[in-house]
Amino acid sequence: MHALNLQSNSLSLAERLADLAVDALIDEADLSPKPALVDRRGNGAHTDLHLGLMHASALALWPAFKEMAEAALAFGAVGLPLREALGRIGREGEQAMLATTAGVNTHRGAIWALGLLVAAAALEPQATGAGSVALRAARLALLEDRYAPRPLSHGAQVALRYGVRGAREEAQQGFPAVLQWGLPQLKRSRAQGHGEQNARLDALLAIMSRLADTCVLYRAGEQGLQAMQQGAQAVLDAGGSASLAGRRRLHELDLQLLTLNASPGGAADLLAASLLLDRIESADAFIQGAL
Ligand SMILES: CC(C)(COP(=O)(O)OP(=O)(O)OC[C@H]1O[C@@H](n2cnc3c(N)ncnc32)[C@H](O[C@H]2O[C@H](COP(=O)(O)OP(=O)(O)OP(=O)(O)O)[C@@H](O)[C@H]2O)[C@@H]1O)[C@@H](O)C(=O)NCCC(=O)NCCS
Ligand SMILES: Nc1ncnc2[nH]cnc12
Repeated sequence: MHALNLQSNSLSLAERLADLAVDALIDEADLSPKPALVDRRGNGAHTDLHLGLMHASALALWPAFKEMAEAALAFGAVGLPLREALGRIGREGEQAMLATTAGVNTHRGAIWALGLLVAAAALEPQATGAGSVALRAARLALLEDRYAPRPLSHGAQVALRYGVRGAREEAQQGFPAVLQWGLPQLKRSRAQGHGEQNARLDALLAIMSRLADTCVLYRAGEQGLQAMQQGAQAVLDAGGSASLAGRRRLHELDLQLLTLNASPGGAADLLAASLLLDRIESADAFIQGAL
């Protein structure tokens, strides 16, 4: 059983969870070289994003993550009142993001995924194993928020056009991309001694190799999605980010996705979700405040 230690330092549990969520977003943004995504090298396939903006956006979301955790502590159980409170706080978080980025969507998918996970962790601080947190998050995601506007978002458009499941369904199913691909690959690559940065890159690639990323589909259609999935698998098959052959494939994938304008923003969000769950799970590190 994993447990969050409430007495670990002067921060409240909600504040600590918000710190962890922001750290996960910043670590995802900093990780390099990520194919066609914003990283330390540059803007990837994006003309309106850069690393400083990703950092500013992540920091601007801290109050929303804290409030989501506080709402979970206040309501104390999965149910419609908590779900609708999270929806309201999530929408306010989106406004804070857009105010910070002058209208650019940096982290919409991340607010959704990490917000649900932060709330789910706060609900039961004694049960913080990744599977247990993801299951509670899924139960929250399955509840219908009566106040949520349903715009024809990019995700909704491609879900209709290609019949794929997007960010909403990923959460409702308990984050399979994180639980089945991202986290296991992160742990496998660490265990093989590949080093933390390569392990995170491998986790991202494992997610990319399977995900129906609506961001890629919207920008580059099925050809883009196939290039992302097959290219990511090819890097892993060649030995992953820590091998020379894998590194060469990674470089090829970067070029190919840039040519297709195919940015795997959904996979990036789910890497951040994997990093968050990994940290929540490591109770020892939590206790020492050494995250
Ligand atoms: C339920 C929502 C997630 C809304 O979902 P929906 O699919 O309707 O909306 P989208 O606006 O398309 O946002 C979904 C974002 O999720 C990421 N994503 C994509 N595929 C997946 C997937 N298979 N699984 C998980 N996550 C996925 C992705 O986010 C990243 O991409 C963003 C950039 O996207 P986009 O704006 O399309 O970007 P560009 O192509 O660059 O646009 P242009 O420059 O061309 O204009 C980036 O932000 C990444 O984060 C998808 O974009 C949920 O958002 C919702 O209902 N919110 C309401 C509030 C609420 O209830 N909150 C609850 C709080 S817990
Ligand atoms: N690093 C990144 N680059 C572009 N879009 C993203 N969405 C989430 N993380 C991203």
